Amino acid sequence: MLSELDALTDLAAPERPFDPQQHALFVSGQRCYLAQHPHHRFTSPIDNHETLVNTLETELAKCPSEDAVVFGVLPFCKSEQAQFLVSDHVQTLDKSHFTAYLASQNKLDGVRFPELDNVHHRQSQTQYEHAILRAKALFEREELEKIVLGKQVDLYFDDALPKGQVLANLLQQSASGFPFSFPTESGATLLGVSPELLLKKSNRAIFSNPLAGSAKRTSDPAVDVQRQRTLMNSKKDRFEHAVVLVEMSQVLEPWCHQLHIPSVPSLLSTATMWHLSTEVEGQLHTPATHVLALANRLHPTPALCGKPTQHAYPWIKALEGESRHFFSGIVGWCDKHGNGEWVVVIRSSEINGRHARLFAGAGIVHASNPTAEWLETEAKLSTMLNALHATTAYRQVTQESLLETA
Ligand SMILES: C=C(O[C@H]1C=CC=C(C(=O)O)[C@@H]1O)C(=O)O
Repeated sequence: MLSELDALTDLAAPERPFDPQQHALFVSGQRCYLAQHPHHRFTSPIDNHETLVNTLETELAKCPSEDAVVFGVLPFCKSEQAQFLVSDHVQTLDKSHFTAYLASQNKLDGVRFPELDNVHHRQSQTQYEHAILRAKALFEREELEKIVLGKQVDLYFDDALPKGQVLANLLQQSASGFPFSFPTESGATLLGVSPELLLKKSNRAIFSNPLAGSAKRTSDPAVDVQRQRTLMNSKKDRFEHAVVLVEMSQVLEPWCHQLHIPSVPSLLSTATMWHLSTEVEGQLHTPATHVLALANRLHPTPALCGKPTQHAYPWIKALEGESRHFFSGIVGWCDKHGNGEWVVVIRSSEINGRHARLFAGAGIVHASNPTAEWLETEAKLSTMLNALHATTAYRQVTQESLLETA
């Protein structure tokens, strides 16, 4: 189906106006996959791989069309439910056409962009850095090798956020990555541009592009080059990255008769960050293996959770103090042949009315510096802050609250 989707002729514009409350979007490369004909919705537990795949196949079978596709989002935590939306068929649009279409739709709607009123860090800088110190004590006791600690930030605007405009901004500002928009059951929309491909499966072929190890980009080209070099040579970041690959190769190897994992990472850039990146490729023993059977086994990798996974899980909840829900889960699509593409829910936000909740996390290892990790999470918020036209106001509000607490 993936190759069939790719072969479809692009439409110049969607069949109907794009509605982020109803329709789902997943962008891969220059292709926008658009679900505008939702057939039905369903939920599924994700703690059992067979149950998850059986549920998906049963629900897809209810849709008579051979081209039916499921879009969905899996939560970070295995004890929570995934949400799915089945669509009779998927439209494919060229990314630049869809971006131009969305921009003109918003212009016609005469959208005024709301202003940021208020910011609430659900974990303060002090709490976040304290959590890192507690994690480092766990490394000392050899209970953990790595843990990814995240924070959530609530932004309140003076009016309802125009989700279509936010999506258009995300598409415009991101030459790379995987923009997505998924309407959740609560009436919110999960929107973002993930830089990280967890798994793409097309018949026998699988691809993955894990990222771990980060540096903030800068507009000064010479300094930006220096930051790439520093990242590439950073023992701490190389270790953070290597832990992810060891774990992923253990999961993937039994399923593949060929698996290629380069021994040295490369660099991947987003509009705002540099990351250590590895392109993993494999050939499955069985082409019928369902993309989510494998993606759900990989998820969450130590790029979002830690090592060992089972130990890191409860510590994340304890140290962050709340559930991540869909943040650092996975979002994507699959078809009746078990093909599909799933990316990690990062550089994203959940938007509902005038409220946007953002998430950012950082991989913590023995050599981590708490303040540097906090600043890394601040830098990772930029993708969404820029799309929300809130970067300057956010900096002002957070500086003011720092002065107040000083
Ligand atoms: C958890 C996030 O990033 C992950 C992906 C890339 C690099 C990461 C890092 O260097 O810590 C994280 O593992 C996030 O963006 O919220």
